[in-house]
Amino acid sequence: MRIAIASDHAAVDLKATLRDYLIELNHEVADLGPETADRVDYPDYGYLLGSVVADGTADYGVALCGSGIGISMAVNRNPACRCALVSEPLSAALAREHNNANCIAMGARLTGIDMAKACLDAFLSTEFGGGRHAGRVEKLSNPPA
Ligand SMILES: O=C(CO)[C@H](O)[C@H](O)[C@H](O)COP(=O)(O)O
Repeated sequence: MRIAIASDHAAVDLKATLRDYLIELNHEVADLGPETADRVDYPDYGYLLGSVVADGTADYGVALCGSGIGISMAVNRNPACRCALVSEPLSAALAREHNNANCIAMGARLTGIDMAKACLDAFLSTEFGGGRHAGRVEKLSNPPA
């Protein structure tokens, strides 16, 4: 799969670890930055990640910041993105099965490397369930005015 990954300064190390892990798993990975731990603003990287998922350049996005909260909010500002903030694998799987999430967010200051990898594994190995979930996900693309 084509997977884009982005973070802020708080998650640059976790980003590098997960990027290398995804490459090991033979995914095509685009690292959108940042490259260093110099302080940056998570909205800039969340918006960038959202744009490459929305335009189809990436199948999935991985969004990381200190808590995962700020960058997940930024990604979800893009109406084409359904970004799930998770900290354990069951939520990661449910985000795919029930919500057809196309982005996963995690917090580097809260979630360890092994748990983050387990969340990624669950996310990437779970298909959208469709059925009763399809209409609900469709409604997410059509909020009331
Ligand atoms: O958005 C966040 C909080 O919801 C992230 O944890 C950020 O990484 C965090 O705010 C960055 O904080 P810092 O004190 O500037 O490193």
